[in-house]
Amino acid sequence: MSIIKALNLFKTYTLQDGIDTVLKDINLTINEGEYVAIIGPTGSGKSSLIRILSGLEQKTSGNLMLFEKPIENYSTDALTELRIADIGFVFQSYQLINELTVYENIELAATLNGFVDKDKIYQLMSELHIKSYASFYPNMLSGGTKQRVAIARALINNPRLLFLDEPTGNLDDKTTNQLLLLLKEQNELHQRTLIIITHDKDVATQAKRVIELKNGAIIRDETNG
Ligand SMILES: Nc1ncnc2c1ncn2[C@@H]1O[C@H](COP(=O)(O)OP(=O)(O)OP(=O)(O)O)[C@@H](O)[C@H]1O
Repeated sequence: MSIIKALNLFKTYTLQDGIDTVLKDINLTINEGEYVAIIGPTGSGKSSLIRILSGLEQKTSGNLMLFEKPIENYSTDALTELRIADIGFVFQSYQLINELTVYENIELAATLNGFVDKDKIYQLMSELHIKSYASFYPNMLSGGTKQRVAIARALINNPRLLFLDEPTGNLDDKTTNQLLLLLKEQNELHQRTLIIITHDKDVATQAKRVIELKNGAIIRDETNG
């Protein structure tokens, strides 16, 4: 099944001094179970691409299918529901709620999906080795632990697709490697589709496919091997 299919996708911004084309003629299919790294220099359009592919932002032109349905066929509510139930997001800056404990941060994401399965939260915390931090607040945790909490939060609704924007940007090598192992497991054991933006060569090497952007265009799309 194709999770994402983009055909001749463009994104432009109208600025005071003209038009800025940030994505140019993007053609791309990502199938269920793929592990894709998106690389490219600063400003090449990586974040814009995942914002559009996840329906957070609108394309300017071209075709986009999300879970085999044209993006135009989703109402705003349906897109929000899709993002809660089927798409997870992880960011470099973790974006945890500091006033909530580790458990509560994950619970909140489950609540958005309509129900809280306490056992599942504990099982996920255990899988991600953060169970002992359940009652800790984010500011008591190391960067690597915070990122594992952010991943647990992104996974609690069992999304088929996980977007990660520079998830290892603030982590040291050892913690990065632990996180890579965890992502590999998510991809291989759970067949979860991963799309990860990264500047880190080791992270890109682990992905099974690498898409390189330059000035808003795909200049490379290769299977690692
Ligand atoms: N809301 C916006 N309005 C105008 N221009 C924007 C907007 N968002 C992004 N851009 C422009 O789009 C281009 C691509 O930005 P984007 O953040 O997608 O790049 P990136 O590859 O993710 O960069 P980085 O690695 O630094 O995060 C940049 O030139 C940026 O200035």
